[in-house]
Amino acid sequence: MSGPLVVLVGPMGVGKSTVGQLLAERLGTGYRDTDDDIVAARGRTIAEIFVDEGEPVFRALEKDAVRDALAGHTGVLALGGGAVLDPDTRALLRDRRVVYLSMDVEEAVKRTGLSAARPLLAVNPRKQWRALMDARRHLYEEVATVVVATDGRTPEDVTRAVLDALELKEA
Ligand SMILES: Nc1ncnc2c1ncn2[C@@H]1O[C@H](COP(=O)(O)OP(=O)(O)OP(=O)(O)O)[C@@H](O)[C@H]1O
Ligand SMILES: O=C(O)C1=C[C@@H](O)[C@@H](O)[C@H](O)C1
Ligand SMILES: [Mg+2]
Repeated sequence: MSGPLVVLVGPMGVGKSTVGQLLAERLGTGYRDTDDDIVAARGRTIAEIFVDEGEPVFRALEKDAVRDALAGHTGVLALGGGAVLDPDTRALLRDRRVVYLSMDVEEAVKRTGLSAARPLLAVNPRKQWRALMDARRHLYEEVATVVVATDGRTPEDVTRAVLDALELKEA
């Protein structure tokens, strides 16, 4: 199947963008991120879209962005943390090489803090994160070819673990 060499999924702040870019370098390929595609197409930040237009509008934009990127990108693709909520998106991920980057709640708080740039974690991040993961963990697992735990690992270590888990060779 054509499309991305590797697709990264997982919660906010797990390192999809950081690891995705490192992975793309190691594989000698391009990196793309559906959050960036949405921001570029709209000329607004994710937080602005959530606040001014609402989450349903963001999810519709995200669904289209993911479909386009899965069809048009051949390198490493990172999806937004909530992209797997959509059943059509999950169907499009079937038979692709999908990596679920995971972490526990303490690691999540360390990485995301109270950042207002992540609107879903802006208030009481620990509780919000637990609730998001209770709703989504099984969806990440459903689409994943492999799960790579990132707790206590550097981005370089995680990148190496992804290459090993997928048995991919560096370029
Ligand atoms: N393995 C790691 N160890 C420690 N810090 C990390 C690791 N990976 C990423 N980080 C840091 O955690 C923060 C979040 O990383 P990043 O933006 O790559 O996550 P993300 O999964 O793309 O998040 P989002 O879903 O919000 O786009 C950044 O400050 C990054 O430097
Ligand atoms: O987990 C989520 O629902 C989100 C994750 C981010 O990547 C962004 O797509 C946005 O902040 C929503
Ligand atoms: Mg990101």
